[in-house]
Amino acid sequence: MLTFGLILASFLLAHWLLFLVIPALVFIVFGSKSLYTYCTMGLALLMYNALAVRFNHLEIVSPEWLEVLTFSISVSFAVIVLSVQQRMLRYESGLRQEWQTRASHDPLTGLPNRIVLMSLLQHEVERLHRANGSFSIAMLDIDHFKRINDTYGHAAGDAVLIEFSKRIDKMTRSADVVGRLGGEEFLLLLPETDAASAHHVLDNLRARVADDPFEVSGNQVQVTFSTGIAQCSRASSAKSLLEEADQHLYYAKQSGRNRVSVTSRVACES
Ligand SMILES: Nc1nc2c(ncn2[C@@H]2O[C@H](COP(=O)(O)OP(=O)(O)OP(=O)(O)O)[C@@H](O)[C@H]2O)c(=O)[nH]1
Repeated sequence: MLTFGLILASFLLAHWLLFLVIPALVFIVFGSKSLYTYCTMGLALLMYNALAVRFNHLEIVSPEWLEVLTFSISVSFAVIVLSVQQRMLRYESGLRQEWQTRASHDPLTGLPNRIVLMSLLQHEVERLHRANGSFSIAMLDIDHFKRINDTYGHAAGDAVLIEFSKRIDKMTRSADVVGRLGGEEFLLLLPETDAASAHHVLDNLRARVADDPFEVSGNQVQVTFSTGIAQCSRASSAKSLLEEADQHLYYAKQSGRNRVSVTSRVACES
């Protein structure tokens, strides 16, 4: 009996180490994320003790197997609970990520939405105020988009918006950010780019989009867009920059569409 008591005591000591000291270390290293692990291992230890006493009392297994049985049951319990918790954590983080993406991206095109664009724009304007450099924005608007909707239907219009977004995103540099402001209007942020370079980039995009017809409901349709460009200066704010780009977009539309209008008030003919 004394030998059994000593064996049990040494096992308990070993298990205390296993169930409490190791999780405690994990808890200290990883902080509150491991609290659940710590509690689970503590519960497993309680379970282990309860089972050991119960099985010993019932004498359904020999003392040699008592340890193995109680230890296996307790560890299995801990493993199951911890793996369920891991699954729940993964599910929760997946959900959180999905909601973050939904809140920051346009559901139709998958591009950054207005909220993200405004925040990035503000950030770039502040950066330019602190340091030298150049930064331009371009406001893009698909020409006569209503006609596409009216002729081919709203779903075809959606498909054009998606295809248009993909093309612009693919044709721009990785440092540039393209997002959807709403409807058929998009905003392109061009860091380290002055108005002349932005003009060149946008005119190139304009030509490539116009020269490669879109497939709309089995028809080849020419899609064009107009652009207003504004270059950020030390006097600019995000609001004034947007207003200026919008003004130039208006000029581009007024002067015939499928054009780029820049800060210098020069409209580029197609
Ligand atoms: N399919 C589709 N249509 C949209 C969406 N958002 C806005 N629209 C439509 O886009 C059209 C925009 O029309 P307008 O503002 O007159 O502009 P436009 O026809 O492109 O004319 P201009 O900009 O002057 O060249 C409207 O008919 C809107 O209903 C969308 O998410 N999907």
